[in-house]
Amino acid sequence: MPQDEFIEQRAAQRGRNLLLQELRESCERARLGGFFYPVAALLAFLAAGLWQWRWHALAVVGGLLALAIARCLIGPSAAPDVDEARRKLRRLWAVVLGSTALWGAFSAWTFAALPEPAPLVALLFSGAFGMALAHTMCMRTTPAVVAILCVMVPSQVVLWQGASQWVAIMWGVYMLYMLMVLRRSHREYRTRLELEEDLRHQRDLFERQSQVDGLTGLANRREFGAALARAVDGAAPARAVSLLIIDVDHFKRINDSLGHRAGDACLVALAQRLREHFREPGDLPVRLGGEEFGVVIRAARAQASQRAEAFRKALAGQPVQALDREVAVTVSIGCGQFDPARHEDADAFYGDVDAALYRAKIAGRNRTEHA
Ligand SMILES: Nc1nc2c(ncn2[C@@H]2O[C@H](COP(=O)(O)OP(=O)(O)OP(=O)(O)O)[C@@H](O)[C@H]2O)c(=O)[nH]1
Repeated sequence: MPQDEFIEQRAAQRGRNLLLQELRESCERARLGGFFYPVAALLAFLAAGLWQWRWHALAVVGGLLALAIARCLIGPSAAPDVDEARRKLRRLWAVVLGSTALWGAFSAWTFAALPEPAPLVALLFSGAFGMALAHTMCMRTTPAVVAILCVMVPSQVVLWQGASQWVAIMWGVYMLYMLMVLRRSHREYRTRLELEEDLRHQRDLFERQSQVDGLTGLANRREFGAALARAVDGAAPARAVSLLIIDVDHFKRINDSLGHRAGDACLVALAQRLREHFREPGDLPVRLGGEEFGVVIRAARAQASQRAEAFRKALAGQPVQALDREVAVTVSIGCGQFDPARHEDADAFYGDVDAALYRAKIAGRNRTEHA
């Protein structure tokens, strides 16, 4: 795949990658926080006298525990698509909002029903949960704001209606502060998320640049060297390894007569022809450098030679499109099969096939010679 196409494709994946990363982090953070809710409710009931309130405790703590477990059950799958990721995010936020709504109702109820210090315990936990939401669940602002309001507003109403209006005012200011913290945390979160995605993009680009030829999009010589070494390492008689080295004939003339840009276009068109012709499983067409290409083929020499000749003839019979004109191009090909008895390693094999290519040039070009 040519470089521009790769960059375009990678850019198109950006939104998906950001969403998947957000899903991963949301699941992780929601999972961590979920279990504090039943623990806090249990503490409030303990403060009120657990035995006396055991049935209420069972209902509230049990409900919060079930929601905490539900958070754990929503996890990012290995490679979800965008729609699945959105669905999971929606489900996760619904469960988080369920926990916060249940907690908010419970903390307000403690003022009406439970003796001191249970309401105080619940109130203090409400503040802690609100602040925790502002800091950790800042991936999305709208549901996070609703979650904070769910936790904070019921206590606020109860405080306002009770004797502690000053505490209610303080509570309101505290809530405002949380919303401001949420806004800042959200901005920082998005910046980090995008920065990490940019870094991943750069890493992929560098990795690709180290493996792929920038002009033609074929694998480069470095990748070819590694692939050939791997192939001959495990070469068994049943899985023969053959190599073609393909060199454009008189390419300098094309450059000199049509210009370097047309020469480049010729190489790109030739790479495309190679890609189209050598597409069987195990085929690896590469650009070795300049006007020299190679193809690793997982087949014996007779078959590789046949395919090399088919390619050579097809190319000679149909000019390539270079910018606004058609250019007649021929190639000389060296062809050989790896033979562990003759070739010590991949380099020796390559040298043998290269010598065959040299003979093809000497013999008049536009032909295939065998190692
Ligand atoms: N346009 C273009 N030209 C290149 C590129 N890389 C190498 N070349 C040119 O390829 C030509 C290779 O010339 P030579 O090595 O003499 O080979 P040739 O003219 O193909 O002749 P034979 O191989 O002997 O048939 C030189 O003119 C190089 O400048 C490239 O990326 N783009």
